[in-house]
Amino acid sequence: MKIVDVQDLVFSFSSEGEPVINGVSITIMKDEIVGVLGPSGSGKSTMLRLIAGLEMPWQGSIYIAEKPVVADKLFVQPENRGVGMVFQDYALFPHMTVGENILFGLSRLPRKERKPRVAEMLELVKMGEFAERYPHELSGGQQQRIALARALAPKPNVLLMDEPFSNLDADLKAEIREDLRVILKKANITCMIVTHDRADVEAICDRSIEMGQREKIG
Ligand SMILES: Nc1ncnc2c1ncn2[C@@H]1O[C@H](COP(=O)(O)OP(=O)(O)OP(=O)(O)O)[C@@H](O)[C@H]1O
Repeated sequence: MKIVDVQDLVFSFSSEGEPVINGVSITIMKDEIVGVLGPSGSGKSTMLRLIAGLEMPWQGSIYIAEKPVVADKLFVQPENRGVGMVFQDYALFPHMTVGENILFGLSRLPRKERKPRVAEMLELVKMGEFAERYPHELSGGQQQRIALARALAPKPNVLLMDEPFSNLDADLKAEIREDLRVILKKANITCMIVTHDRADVEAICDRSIEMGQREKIG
């Protein structure tokens, strides 16, 4: 099953010059972990934002789990796309505990299923003891795990991660790469990871695609 199907996408931040995304097509199958590589400014983050629905393309179509989210006059809002995101800075709510952060995205789940899901997600990222902590009481690596747990909790069709390692020091990074692959495979999640580091792709991903080329890339 195709989980992400992007066809002939064109997007620009302004009407002048070459578009940032110029006729890109990408297909990602269920449960694949795909690295998104490419030089700085090649449009990696922009591609993720288009798939998430944070930007509107000029042309082209996007299907998620075989449902159109961008096509002709259709534009499905981000919250209705079944897409989870982990940003560079993790974007945890500082005034909420770890448990409340994860609970936040679960409003569509029946009330009695929410707390068990939070516990299940904390277990998945091996942070079971940390539900009552606040984000500022956690290390960078721990914050990343909580951001991951929050993004996975609503069971998205696809998880989008933008430079998830940029805030971590080198030693921690090596350890976390391995853990991340284990967590993603355990969660059976389809995932796109933007990185500028090929070593991230080698350690975590099943394959990679390269931005900054006009031809079909994946
Ligand atoms: N909000 C914005 N307004 C105008 N131009 C933007 C905006 N965001 C990004 N751009 C431009 O679009 C291009 C692609 O940016 P993008 O962040 O997608 O690249 P990237 O491949 O993720 O780069 P990096 O590896 O440096 O993060 C760049 O030339 C950038 O300057």
